[in-house]
Amino acid sequence: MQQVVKSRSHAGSSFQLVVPELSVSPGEFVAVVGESGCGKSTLLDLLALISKPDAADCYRLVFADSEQHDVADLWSRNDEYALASIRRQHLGYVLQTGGLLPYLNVRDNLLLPMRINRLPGGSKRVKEMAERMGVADCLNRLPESLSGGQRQRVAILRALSHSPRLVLADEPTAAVDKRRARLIVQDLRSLARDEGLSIIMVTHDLDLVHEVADRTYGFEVSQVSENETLSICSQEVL
Ligand SMILES: Nc1ncnc2c1ncn2[C@@H]1O[C@H](COP(=O)(O)OP(=O)(O)OP(=O)(O)O)[C@@H](O)[C@H]1O
Repeated sequence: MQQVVKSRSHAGSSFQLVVPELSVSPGEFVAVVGESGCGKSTLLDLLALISKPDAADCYRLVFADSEQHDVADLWSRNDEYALASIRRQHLGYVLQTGGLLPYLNVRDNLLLPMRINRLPGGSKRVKEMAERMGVADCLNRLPESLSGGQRQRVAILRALSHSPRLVLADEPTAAVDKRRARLIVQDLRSLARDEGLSIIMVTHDLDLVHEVADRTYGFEVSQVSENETLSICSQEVL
Protein backbone atom coordinates (compact mmCIF):
# COMPACT_ATOMS: atom_id res chain seq x y z
CA MET A 1 0.00 0.00 0.00
CA GLN A 2 1.09 3.57 -0.67
CA GLN A 3 -0.23 6.73 0.93
CA VAL A 4 -3.20 5.05 2.57
CA VAL A 5 -5.21 7.17 5.02
CA LYS A 6 -7.86 6.23 7.55
CA SER A 7 -9.53 8.61 10.00
CA ARG A 8 -11.63 7.82 13.01
CA SER A 9 -13.52 10.23 15.18
CA HIS A 10 -15.41 9.93 18.39
CA ALA A 11 -17.01 12.50 20.70
CA GLY A 12 -15.32 15.50 19.09
CA SER A 13 -11.81 14.04 18.86
CA SER A 14 -10.29 12.63 15.72
CA PHE A 15 -7.50 10.19 14.94
CA GLN A 16 -5.85 9.88 11.55
CA LEU A 17 -3.59 7.03 10.47
CA VAL A 18 -1.35 7.62 7.46
CA VAL A 19 0.65 4.79 5.89
CA PRO A 20 3.11 6.24 3.35
CA GLU A 21 4.25 2.76 2.27
CA LEU A 22 3.76 -0.77 3.52
CA SER A 23 4.63 -3.97 1.73
CA VAL A 24 5.20 -7.63 2.49
CA SER A 25 6.61 -10.25 0.12
CA PRO A 26 6.07 -14.02 0.01
CA GLY A 27 8.19 -15.71 2.70
CA GLU A 28 8.52 -12.49 4.69
CA PHE A 29 7.70 -11.99 8.35
CA VAL A 30 6.91 -8.34 9.04
CA ALA A 31 6.28 -6.93 12.51
CA VAL A 32 4.13 -3.87 13.24
CA VAL A 33 5.00 -2.50 16.65
CA GLY A 34 3.37 0.25 18.68
CA GLU A 35 1.95 1.40 21.98
CA SER A 36 -1.72 1.32 22.87
CA GLY A 37 -3.82 3.73 20.79
CA CYS A 38 -1.24 4.30 18.02
CA GLY A 39 -3.45 2.70 15.37
CA LYS A 40 -2.46 -0.98 15.20
CA SER A 41 -6.05 -2.23 15.04
CA THR A 42 -6.94 0.50 12.56
CA LEU A 43 -4.11 -0.74 10.33
CA LEU A 44 -5.09 -4.39 10.80
CA ASP A 45 -8.68 -3.61 9.79
CA LEU A 46 -7.35 -2.02 6.59
CA LEU A 47 -5.08 -5.01 5.90
CA ALA A 48 -7.91 -7.45 6.63
CA LEU A 49 -10.11 -5.66 4.08
CA ILE A 50 -12.63 -4.93 6.82
CA SER A 51 -12.25 -1.18 6.86
CA LYS A 52 -12.50 1.15 3.86
CA PRO A 53 -9.58 3.57 3.48
CA ASP A 54 -10.47 7.26 3.21
CA ALA A 55 -7.79 7.63 0.55
CA ALA A 56 -5.26 5.32 -1.09
CA ASP A 57 -2.77 6.18 -3.84
CA CYS A 58 -2.18 2.47 -4.24
CA TYR A 59 -3.46 -0.59 -2.40
CA ARG A 60 -2.83 -3.85 -4.22
CA LEU A 61 -2.52 -7.51 -3.38
CA VAL A 62 -0.20 -9.21 -5.85
CA PHE A 63 0.32 -12.92 -5.33
CA ALA A 64 3.27 -15.02 -6.46
CA ASP A 65 1.32 -16.67 -9.28
CA SER A 66 0.61 -13.17 -10.62
CA GLU A 67 -3.01 -13.08 -9.41
CA GLN A 68 -3.64 -9.41 -8.62
CA HIS A 69 -6.32 -7.47 -6.82
CA ASP A 70 -6.64 -3.71 -6.85
CA VAL A 71 -8.05 -3.27 -3.36
CA ALA A 72 -8.30 0.53 -3.68
CA ASP A 73 -10.47 0.10 -6.77
CA LEU A 74 -12.63 -2.60 -5.14
CA TRP A 75 -13.28 -0.29 -2.16
CA SER A 76 -14.03 2.68 -4.44
CA ARG A 77 -16.67 0.54 -6.15
CA ASN A 78 -17.81 -0.87 -2.78
CA ASP A 79 -17.42 -4.35 -4.22
CA GLU A 80 -18.00 -6.12 -0.89
CA TYR A 81 -18.48 -9.46 -2.63
CA ALA A 82 -15.00 -9.43 -4.20
CA LEU A 83 -13.43 -8.18 -0.97
CA ALA A 84 -15.13 -10.93 1.05
CA SER A 85 -13.99 -13.53 -1.44
CA ILE A 86 -10.33 -12.39 -1.22
CA ARG A 87 -10.64 -12.35 2.58
CA ARG A 88 -12.04 -15.89 2.71
CA GLN A 89 -9.61 -17.46 0.24
CA HIS A 90 -6.35 -15.63 0.71
CA LEU A 91 -6.24 -14.20 4.23
CA GLY A 92 -5.70 -16.00 7.53
CA TYR A 93 -6.04 -14.53 11.02
CA VAL A 94 -4.42 -15.40 14.31
CA LEU A 95 -6.28 -13.67 17.14
CA GLN A 96 -5.00 -12.68 20.60
CA THR A 97 -6.75 -15.44 22.46
CA GLY A 98 -6.93 -18.06 19.75
CA GLY A 99 -10.58 -17.66 18.83
CA LEU A 100 -11.08 -21.43 18.45
CA LEU A 101 -14.65 -22.69 18.48
CA PRO A 102 -15.07 -24.26 21.95
CA TYR A 103 -17.53 -26.96 20.91
CA LEU A 104 -15.36 -28.37 18.09
CA ASN A 105 -12.33 -30.54 18.76
CA VAL A 106 -8.95 -29.43 17.42
CA ARG A 107 -9.28 -31.51 14.22
CA ASP A 108 -12.67 -29.98 13.35
CA ASN A 109 -11.46 -26.47 14.22
CA LEU A 110 -8.61 -26.99 11.75
CA LEU A 111 -10.86 -28.49 9.08
CA LEU A 112 -13.44 -25.70 9.22
CA PRO A 113 -11.64 -23.12 7.00
CA MET A 114 -10.99 -25.85 4.41
CA ARG A 115 -14.65 -26.91 4.45
CA ILE A 116 -15.79 -23.28 4.06
CA ASN A 117 -13.52 -22.94 1.01
CA ARG A 118 -14.52 -26.43 -0.25
CA LEU A 119 -10.88 -27.56 -0.33
CA PRO A 120 -10.17 -31.28 -0.66
CA GLY A 121 -7.61 -33.38 1.27
CA GLY A 122 -8.33 -31.74 4.61
CA SER A 123 -7.65 -34.64 6.97
CA LYS A 124 -4.21 -35.38 5.53
CA ARG A 125 -3.16 -31.73 5.59
CA VAL A 126 -4.45 -31.29 9.16
CA LYS A 127 -2.44 -34.31 10.34
CA GLU A 128 0.75 -33.12 8.63
CA MET A 129 0.42 -29.57 9.95
CA ALA A 130 -0.36 -30.74 13.48
CA GLU A 131 2.72 -32.98 13.46
CA ARG A 132 4.86 -30.12 12.27
CA MET A 133 3.70 -27.86 15.09
CA GLY A 134 3.87 -30.59 17.76
CA VAL A 135 0.14 -30.75 18.47
CA ALA A 136 -0.73 -34.02 16.67
CA ASP A 137 -1.68 -35.65 19.99
CA CYS A 138 -4.22 -32.87 20.60
CA LEU A 139 -6.38 -33.46 17.51
CA ASN A 140 -9.24 -35.17 19.35
CA ARG A 141 -9.28 -32.75 22.28
CA LEU A 142 -11.51 -29.73 22.87
CA PRO A 143 -9.72 -26.34 23.01
CA GLU A 144 -10.55 -25.90 26.72
CA SER A 145 -8.35 -28.90 27.60
CA LEU A 146 -5.23 -27.45 25.90
CA SER A 147 -2.49 -25.36 27.50
CA GLY A 148 -2.23 -21.70 26.43
CA GLY A 149 0.74 -22.49 24.19
CA GLN A 150 -0.95 -25.50 22.56
CA ARG A 151 -4.11 -23.47 21.98
CA GLN A 152 -2.17 -20.69 20.30
CA ARG A 153 -0.27 -23.11 18.06
CA VAL A 154 -3.61 -24.64 17.01
CA ALA A 155 -4.91 -21.12 16.34
CA ILE A 156 -1.88 -20.48 14.09
CA LEU A 157 -2.53 -23.74 12.25
CA ARG A 158 -6.18 -22.87 11.81
CA ALA A 159 -5.19 -19.55 10.24
CA LEU A 160 -2.99 -21.49 7.79
CA SER A 161 -5.16 -24.49 7.06
CA HIS A 162 -6.84 -23.12 3.90
CA SER A 163 -3.39 -22.12 2.50
CA PRO A 164 -3.82 -18.33 2.64
CA ARG A 165 -1.18 -16.09 1.06
CA LEU A 166 -1.26 -13.43 3.77
CA VAL A 167 -1.57 -14.15 7.49
CA LEU A 168 -2.43 -11.37 9.93
CA ALA A 169 -1.52 -12.07 13.53
CA ASP A 170 -2.98 -9.68 16.11
CA GLU A 171 -0.93 -9.87 19.34
CA PRO A 172 -0.84 -13.69 18.99
CA THR A 173 1.33 -14.03 22.08
CA ALA A 174 -0.90 -11.99 24.42
CA ALA A 175 -2.14 -15.02 26.35
CA VAL A 176 1.14 -16.88 26.91
CA ASP A 177 4.34 -16.37 28.93
CA LYS A 178 7.51 -14.81 27.52
CA ARG A 179 9.26 -18.11 26.76
CA ARG A 180 6.23 -19.49 24.92
CA ALA A 181 5.78 -16.15 23.15
CA ARG A 182 9.31 -16.41 21.71
CA LEU A 183 8.61 -19.93 20.43
CA ILE A 184 5.37 -18.78 18.76
CA VAL A 185 7.17 -15.91 17.02
CA GLN A 186 9.86 -18.33 15.80
CA ASP A 187 7.13 -20.70 14.57
CA LEU A 188 5.53 -17.87 12.60
CA ARG A 189 8.89 -16.88 11.19
CA SER A 190 9.75 -20.37 9.96
CA LEU A 191 6.24 -20.95 8.61
CA ALA A 192 6.60 -17.81 6.49
CA ARG A 193 9.94 -19.02 5.12
CA ASP A 194 9.03 -22.67 4.61
CA GLU A 195 5.58 -22.11 3.10
CA GLY A 196 6.35 -18.89 1.20
CA LEU A 197 3.68 -17.07 3.20
CA SER A 198 3.52 -13.39 3.97
CA ILE A 199 2.99 -12.83 7.69
CA ILE A 200 2.25 -9.52 9.38
CA MET A 201 2.30 -9.65 13.16
CA VAL A 202 1.05 -6.76 15.27
CA THR A 203 2.47 -6.37 18.76
CA HIS A 204 3.32 -3.78 21.42
CA ASP A 205 6.48 -5.75 22.32
CA LEU A 206 9.47 -4.76 20.19
CA ASP A 207 11.84 -7.03 22.18
CA LEU A 208 9.82 -10.02 21.11
CA VAL A 209 10.16 -9.45 17.38
CA HIS A 210 13.10 -7.23 16.58
CA GLU A 211 15.63 -10.05 16.11
CA VAL A 212 13.20 -12.32 14.29
CA ALA A 213 11.25 -10.06 11.94
CA ASP A 214 12.56 -9.43 8.43
CA ARG A 215 11.30 -5.86 8.71
CA THR A 216 9.57 -3.80 11.36
CA TYR A 217 7.11 -0.94 11.03
CA GLY A 218 6.45 1.53 13.83
CA PHE A 219 4.19 4.55 14.48
CA GLU A 220 5.07 8.19 15.00
CA VAL A 221 2.18 9.75 16.89
CA SER A 222 1.75 13.52 17.16
CA GLN A 223 -0.91 15.78 18.59
CA VAL A 224 -1.92 18.10 15.72
CA SER A 225 -4.31 20.07 17.92
CA GLU A 226 -6.13 19.51 21.19
CA ASN A 227 -8.60 17.16 19.52
CA GLU A 228 -6.62 15.81 16.57
CA THR A 229 -4.08 13.01 16.66
CA LEU A 230 -1.96 12.01 13.68
CA SER A 231 -0.17 8.66 13.50
CA ILE A 232 2.26 7.86 10.70
CA CYS A 233 3.20 4.21 10.20
CA SER A 234 6.62 3.73 8.57
CA GLN A 235 9.33 1.13 8.34
CA GLU A 236 11.80 1.33 11.22
CA VAL A 237 15.52 1.27 10.66
CA LEU A 238 16.73 -0.75 13.66
N1 LIG B 1 -14.52 2.69 15.97
C1 LIG B 1 -13.84 3.78 16.37
N2 LIG B 1 -14.42 4.98 16.35
C2 LIG B 1 -13.76 6.08 16.72
N3 LIG B 1 -12.47 6.08 17.12
C3 LIG B 1 -11.83 4.90 17.16
C4 LIG B 1 -12.48 3.68 16.80
N4 LIG B 1 -11.60 2.67 16.96
C5 LIG B 1 -10.45 3.22 17.40
N5 LIG B 1 -10.60 4.56 17.53
C6 LIG B 1 -9.55 5.49 17.96
O1 LIG B 1 -8.47 5.39 17.03
C7 LIG B 1 -7.22 5.44 17.70
C8 LIG B 1 -6.42 4.19 17.34
O2 LIG B 1 -7.07 3.04 17.88
P1 LIG B 1 -6.56 1.56 17.59
O3 LIG B 1 -7.58 0.65 18.20
O4 LIG B 1 -6.29 1.42 16.14
O5 LIG B 1 -5.19 1.53 18.40
P2 LIG B 1 -4.31 0.27 18.87
O6 LIG B 1 -2.90 0.67 18.60
O7 LIG B 1 -4.82 -0.97 18.23
O8 LIG B 1 -4.60 0.24 20.42
P3 LIG B 1 -4.55 -1.00 21.46
O9 LIG B 1 -3.13 -1.51 21.45
O10 LIG B 1 -4.93 -0.35 22.76
O11 LIG B 1 -5.56 -2.01 21.00
C9 LIG B 1 -7.51 5.57 19.19
O12 LIG B 1 -7.40 6.93 19.53
C10 LIG B 1 -8.95 5.12 19.30
O13 LIG B 1 -9.60 5.78 20.36
